[in-house]
Amino acid sequence: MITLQGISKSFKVARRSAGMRQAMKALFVREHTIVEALHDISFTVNEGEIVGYIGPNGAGKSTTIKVMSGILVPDRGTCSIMGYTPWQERKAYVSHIGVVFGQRSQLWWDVPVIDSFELLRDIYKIPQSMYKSNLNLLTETLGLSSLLQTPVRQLSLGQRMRCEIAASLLHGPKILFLDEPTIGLDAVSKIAVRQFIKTINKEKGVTVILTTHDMSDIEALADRILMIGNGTLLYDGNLSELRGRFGTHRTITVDYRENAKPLEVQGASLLSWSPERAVLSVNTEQVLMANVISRISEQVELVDMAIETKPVDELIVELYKEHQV
Ligand SMILES: Nc1ncnc2c1ncn2[C@@H]1O[C@H](COP(=O)(O)OP(=O)(O)OP(=O)(O)O)[C@@H](O)[C@H]1O
Repeated sequence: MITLQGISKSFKVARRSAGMRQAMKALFVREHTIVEALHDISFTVNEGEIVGYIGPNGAGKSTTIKVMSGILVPDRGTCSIMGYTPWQERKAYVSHIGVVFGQRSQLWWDVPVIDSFELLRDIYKIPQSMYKSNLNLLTETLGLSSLLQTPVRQLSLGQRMRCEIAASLLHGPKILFLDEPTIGLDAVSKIAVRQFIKTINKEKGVTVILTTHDMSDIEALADRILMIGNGTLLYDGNLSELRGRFGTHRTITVDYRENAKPLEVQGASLLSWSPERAVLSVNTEQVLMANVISRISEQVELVDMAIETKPVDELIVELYKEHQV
């Protein structure tokens, strides 16, 4: 459905040193540097996938989304999405895609949300029956009924984001590009947005490309992760592969009836100890968890036990470290 082959994009950025003299000089001589935002990016995405596009700040995520949505023309490479080259056949192409930039609005600020929706209906030439049924579905699933008559500037961030997502889906696109859709949202709104993304993917078969810095978005949604750093694609795989590579450690917290002797468990290292609680680290590649637990229960009378895996954020940091980004 989506194929990028050797996409590169550079920006020419004006440079000026501080101070009045430099400001005067810049009036006559302009200095520039070239920022290579994307370098030889290639990947494919199949219909129905949810792909998390991650990377540190300035890595090139938004630039890729802009190329895929036809807003930016790359310097080199090809991009074919549903048979279209996004920047060449923009008018026909945009009826198949929805785009949400979490940091920017596509809604008109001073008018009620429903007026923006109707403008979008006219821009996209959405047939009235399709507009009505999509609007009803989106209003219901995103809880918009009390918001539609409110001017966008009076909405909270979470309310606006739900309206932005609805606006991007009114014309029934097959692909949705989401650039940080949960940025700044509270826990309840984040879960609502994630749930909705899952639903349209499952029920309507919408393919989703999602950029985010929130690794719980990735954990909740993405079947697959693409990681970019310094404009280069560095990883293409899924979360369980990543766990297999970096997530072999477990932390076990054990509560037990008072016991004067520190635990000694072969294959586990003791991170902290008190007469009633111990925290151990276990490398599951080297020792079986079942053996560790049975050795613990031989030594103490267990009251409670919690086993934690490495959080996804830490796995991603390991990946960034491995690639030095
Ligand atoms: N219009 C532009 N003009 C000049 N440089 C740009 C422009 N857009 C992006 N860049 C540069 O290209 C690089 C990639 O930027 P991009 O916005 O794609 O990163 P990102 O991965 O989305 O970052 P973030 O997570 O901070 O949003 C950065 O170095 C940025 O400064």
